[in-house]
Amino acid sequence: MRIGDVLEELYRTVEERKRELPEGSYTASLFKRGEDRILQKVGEEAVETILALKSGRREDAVYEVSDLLYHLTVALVNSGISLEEIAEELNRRKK
Ligand SMILES: N=c1c2ncn([C@@H]3O[C@H](COP(=O)(O)OP(=O)(O)OP(=O)(O)O)[C@@H](O)[C@H]3O)c2ncn1[C@@H]1O[C@H](COP(=O)(O)O)[C@@H](O)[C@H]1O
Repeated sequence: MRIGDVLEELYRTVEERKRELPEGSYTASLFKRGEDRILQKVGEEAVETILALKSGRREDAVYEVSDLLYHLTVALVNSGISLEEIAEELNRRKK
């Protein structure tokens, strides 16, 4: 499974949750709480990722990086920034 495909599917699911705000959806609950909460979660997950990477525990690091990528995806959808824009910026930096 390619990471690009996984992130694209996740992005689409998050967009759908934002549109439909279904009951029982964690993603919908983040959109209901608003931008400050979403960005707070990105910060918390970034710190947890750093600690997990420093711990040397590979499984913990993979878990926390996944949490961070998920919350970053929610933040991108919230700001209306597409994955294509990120891909273009990264491509521009190629040397
Ligand atoms: N990838 C994820 C994902 N990663 C992490 N999380 C949630 O992120 C939360 C982070 O948890 P924390 O440990 O920080 O603490 P918490 O107390 O549970 O959460 P907070 O109250 O602090 O916000 C957990 O509830 C996880 O379930 C995710 N929730 C959803 N997804 C994806 O989003 C899709 C839609 O999910 P729902 O919105 O729940 O339908 C799912 O199919 C998944 O693909």
